[in-house]
This record gives sequence, C-alpha cells and structure tokens, in this order.
Amino acid sequence: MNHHPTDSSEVTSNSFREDSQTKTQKKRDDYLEWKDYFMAVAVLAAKRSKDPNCQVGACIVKDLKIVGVGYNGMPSGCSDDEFPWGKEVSNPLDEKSLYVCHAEMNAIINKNISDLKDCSIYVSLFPCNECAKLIIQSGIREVVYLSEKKPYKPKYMASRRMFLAAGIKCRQFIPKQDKIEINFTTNNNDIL
Ligand SMILES: Nc1ccn([C@H]2C[C@H](O)[C@@H](COP(=O)(O)O)O2)c(=O)n1
Repeated sequence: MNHHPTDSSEVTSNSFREDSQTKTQKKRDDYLEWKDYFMAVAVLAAKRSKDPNCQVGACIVKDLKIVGVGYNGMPSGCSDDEFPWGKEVSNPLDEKSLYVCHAEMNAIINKNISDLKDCSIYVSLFPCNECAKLIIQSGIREVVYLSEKKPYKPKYMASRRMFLAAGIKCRQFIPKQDKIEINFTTNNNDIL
C-alpha cells in the first residue's frame, strides 16, 4: 500500500522541527545570579523605608530560598507619621535611634521558618553591634553586605569583632553589574 503524506503528517513533522529547534535553543545568559538576586531583594526592600536619611533592606536565605525580608522602620503600632525621624536633635526623646527597628531585626522577626540556623543574610548596609548580636544569636552563619558607613565607629568595629569571634563569615558583595532594571510594562498587548 502506498503511503502519501497527508496534511496531518506534514503538520506533525513541522511541529517536530519547531519543537526540536526550541529545545536546542540556548538559555538566555543575562539572567540574575542568585547572589545578585538576593542582594537586589534587600535593596528593593529598603525602598519601603520611610527613614528620610538612610534606607536599609535585608534578605535572609536558606538553601537558595528567601526565608525573611525586612527594612528599617518604626515598630508596629508606632505611627511613622508621629514618631520622630530626627538625629542629633535638641530633645533626646526625639532621636529616631530610640525607636527604629533595623532592617536585620525585621528580617529576622519576619522569618517564615522555625529557626535561622545556617542561613545567610544579605543586607544593603553593614550591621551595627545590636544587629550583629541578633544575627549571631539567631544562628545565621553568613553576612553579605553591600556597603558600609563609617567602619571606624565603635558600633561597627564591635560587630566585626563579634562576627570574627562567633565564626560568622562576613564579606562585602561585589555586584556583577551596577544597576538592574525593573519595569512594570505588561505584555497585555501581546494577547490581543
Ligand atoms: N545595618 C543597618 C544600619 C542602619 N540601619 C538603620 C537604622 C536607621 O534607620 C538608619 C541609620 O540612620 P542614620 O543614623 O544613618 O541616619 O538605618 C539598619 O536598619 N541597618
């Protein structure tokens, strides 16, 4: 019996060709590396901060999964319109440092797993001594920071001292690229 290609078999062989083409296509190579991604999440979280002078974000990671995110802000129930954001002000009770929860503290408190043993924390600014204590006590083993302010200040020197003593790996993040772009353009028009 003679077999002539039918329309349907042509369709099948064409779609096979398309399929195998798609399969041999190389993956894109400008995707975000894990470390850049986690630091980008920390930097993005910082954009939620209402602090007029300094915005910090933190992202806690376990086995390449994000388990906590935070940024510096007033405690729950303490209105960020009413509590002071000032620094070195005449009334000592108006110092923001008395009230603000640091990004690392919020990320630790916001954790969605039972404990942070062996986690890494990505933070956009080097942690102060109070956050260093929290980081150590929570079981976090690695600190990756983007920048540091005044490393000679006792509160930052104390952090380094504690990290070293507690065996916490601490390193500065060197980004692959200076900038990443996020845009909210939708593909809605493609549907039409
Ligand atoms: N690792 C850090 C360092 C600082 N912060 C917060 C705390 C304050 O809101 C602000 C520092 O303000 P500044 O004294 O520089 O005006 O940043 C943090 O959350 N995490």
